[in-house]
Amino acid sequence: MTLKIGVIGTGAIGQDHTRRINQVLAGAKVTALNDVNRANAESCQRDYAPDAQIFDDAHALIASDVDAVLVCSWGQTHEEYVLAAIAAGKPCFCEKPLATTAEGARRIIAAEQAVGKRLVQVGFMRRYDPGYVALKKAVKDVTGAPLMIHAAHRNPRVGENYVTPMAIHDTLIHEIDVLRWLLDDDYVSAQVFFPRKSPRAHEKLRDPQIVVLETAKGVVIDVEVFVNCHYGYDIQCEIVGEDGIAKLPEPMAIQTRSGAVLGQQILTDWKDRFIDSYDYELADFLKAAARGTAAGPTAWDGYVAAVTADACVAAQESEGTPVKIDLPARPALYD
Ligand SMILES: NC(=O)c1ccc[n+]([C@@H]2O[C@H](COP(=O)([O-])OP(=O)(O)OC[C@H]3O[C@@H](n4cnc5c(N)ncnc54)[C@H](O)[C@@H]3O)[C@@H](O)[C@H]2O)c1
Ligand SMILES: O[C@H]1[C@H](O)[C@@H](O)[C@H](O)[C@@H](O)[C@H]1O
Repeated sequence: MTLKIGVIGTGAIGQDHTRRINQVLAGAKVTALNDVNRANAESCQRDYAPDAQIFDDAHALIASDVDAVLVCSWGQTHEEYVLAAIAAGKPCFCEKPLATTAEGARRIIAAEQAVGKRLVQVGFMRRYDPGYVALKKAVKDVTGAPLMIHAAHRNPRVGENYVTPMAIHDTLIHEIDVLRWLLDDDYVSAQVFFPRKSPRAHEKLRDPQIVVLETAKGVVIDVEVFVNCHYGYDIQCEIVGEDGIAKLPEPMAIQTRSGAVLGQQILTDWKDRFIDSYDYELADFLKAAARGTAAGPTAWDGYVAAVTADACVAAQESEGTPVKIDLPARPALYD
């Protein structure tokens, strides 16, 4: 059976996921598209899903004959659509963030628990990246118990609509999830420090920033978030353990020797950096959706990320003072 998929939000990632489902992966087809900007849905239809129907209303798309839904619209709209997909009993892949507030994410886990089975997968694709998977294995086999993590999340540039809290909700959110998964640990506090501002950052953005997270097991993590670094898209992660160190590999690139310079190209676009992981996460989603459920990162993971992100945003405002992170017990559905 070919699974019928509806995609809400057909901008950069919505189009890329549509291409992935229709041209790369097996077992599913995008049959329905929605975007508040109809022109985006039309271009997605033209380029990747010529047989798909365009819906002007996302709720009508969810209620249609689609078997599963992908939510790829802007972050603040995710909660509404994920709740509607759960109410319709349809498996739902939601791009990060699950919700832009912890309260919103809590409503989603409450709705999913009321149904009594998993229906939501959150788009934390780094868990599927072969580099991070190898790093997790190294924590078990090589580094010994982790003591510290040094990480960096650098984007070449961002648009005018990207404001200071987005460095957390939109960007750091990947580290919030993947580092907790790597360590099998949860966060207990967050602090944010602002170095001198880059002249490339616009008026409403303080950039770069350094976020310091402490975990329940006492690991201290520093993440540099620098979204106007100019030179490339650069993701770094180094785990320092009791017995050794493990570092995320660089993406494959040829080395050049020319003009007395040893060179290696750096990627510039996030779409290329985790290209395999996007394929793997969606393949996982489609496999589970065919059974009427969801796999991979859970709504609980999305909730924990949202609670942590809220604390980080509060820490941005409290200028270096640590902000505590308190989590309720994990519901049985997510064990
Ligand atoms: N996992 C990742 O690495 C990754 C990468 C990029 C984006 N994302 C996430 O995906 C989401 C979309 O990001 P993007 O880069 O594709 O943004 P984008 O601006 O390119 O596309 C978003 C699309 O959603 C549409 N939209 C906005 N509100 C809507 C609504 N209420 N109903 C229907 N459509 C609506 C917009 O018109 C736009 O076409 C964001 O949450 C972002 O954080 C995740
Ligand atoms: O939505 C994007 C995407 O999630 C990228 O992976 C991240 O590096 C960017 O900072 C963010 O804006």
